[in-house]
Amino acid sequence: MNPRQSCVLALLEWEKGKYFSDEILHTSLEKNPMQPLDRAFFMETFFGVLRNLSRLDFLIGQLREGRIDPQTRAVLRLGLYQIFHMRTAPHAAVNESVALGGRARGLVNAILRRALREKEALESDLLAASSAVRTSHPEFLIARWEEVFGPEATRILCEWNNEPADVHVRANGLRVTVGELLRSSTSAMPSPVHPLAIKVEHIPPSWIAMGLCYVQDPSTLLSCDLLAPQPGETVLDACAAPGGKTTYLAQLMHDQGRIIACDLYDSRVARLRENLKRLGVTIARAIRHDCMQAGPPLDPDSFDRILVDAPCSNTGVIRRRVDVRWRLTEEDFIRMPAQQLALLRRTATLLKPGGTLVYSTCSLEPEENDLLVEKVCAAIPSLRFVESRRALPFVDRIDGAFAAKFVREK
Ligand SMILES: C[S@@+](CC[C@H](N)C(=O)[O-])C[C@H]1O[C@@H](n2cnc3c(N)ncnc32)[C@H](O)[C@@H]1O
Repeated sequence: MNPRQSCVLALLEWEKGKYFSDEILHTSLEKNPMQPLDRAFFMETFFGVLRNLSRLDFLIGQLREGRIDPQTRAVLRLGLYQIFHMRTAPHAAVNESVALGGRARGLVNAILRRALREKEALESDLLAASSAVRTSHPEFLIARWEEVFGPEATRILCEWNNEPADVHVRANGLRVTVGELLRSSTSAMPSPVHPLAIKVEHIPPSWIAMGLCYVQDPSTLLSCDLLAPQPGETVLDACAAPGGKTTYLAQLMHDQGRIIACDLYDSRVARLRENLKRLGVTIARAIRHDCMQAGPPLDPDSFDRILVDAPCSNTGVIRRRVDVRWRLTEEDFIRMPAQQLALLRRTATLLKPGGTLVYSTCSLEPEENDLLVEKVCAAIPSLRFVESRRALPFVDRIDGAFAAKFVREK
């Protein structure tokens, strides 16, 4: 199967609404392994189409009135993405799309040829379209961000979400120093944001194979720094998989003490265990456990520090999770805070008196961040709020993140 066929199949699978794009990509590449260049083309087109979905559908709307079946729409989205967003030779973008068009070959051919002829006019139409179309974001997200952050920050945020994400790694201090990693790759640059973060063009395969680094945005380190676990302590990482934060907590503890790292899903706990092993963490025990549930294996009043890196809307990481924007609804900003509060209510009982709990998200939404802190203060009197920290893409030029620190009253 060529990468364009894989892309159309992946887009059709995504349209069913059951899986997120990264899961679909993973499954597709497992079933149909590709050479590096084909793989890069598949990833660029699949994620690129999803990132630009409303721009591409606007163009389809300008070029064709009436219903289009899902298969033809997927082929057109892919063809138009190549014409408007890539440097693919125009004849290749058209011919390869026509080859995928099945019974709608004629229609695909006519629409894409017209798109080539009228490209300049269509680009002007796009410039005059609504910001939801221009920036390819749902209207309701733009409206809520404009209310919270203002129009200019929202404009920068939407642009940021559509840029390919930088690659950052954290040097695994249990195996290597930042300086050693920087000296071992010509493309590696220290990050101005965090002393352990390194920006790379390409990650040397040995860094991964030898467990010298963990691929993560510097924003993900903020909550662990705020928790500041000490060597010898007992720490709970309540929502731990795939382990970016667990492995950093172990690093901060010099791999001395004890970490219990929980996650809800077996498959994710398996990935967590792989990462612990790869990075040489010996103090963490990964278990499948629902941290909403009371009772064993987690004892009350037993942890010095707890990290609750809660499931959230992910609006701070849309640059990386390109399709999240199309899956969110207003209802999520009611459902998720309720779940986050329930997790905190439960995990607060596991903290030793005087112990520290950090709640974190990669969301930008007040309901999941500052407003949730207010709810915690009102609903969980044993927790005293100490401070919060955040990263905002349009200010800090890294992913969005929020972390709030609480101490359990003695
Ligand atoms: C934001 S992700 C965690 C990312 C992780 N901390 C890291 O840095 O790699 C949230 C995780 O919480 C898990 N989760 C959701 N509900 C849970 C629950 N009730 N108990 C334990 N884990 C849960 C999800 O499966 C998901 O892996």
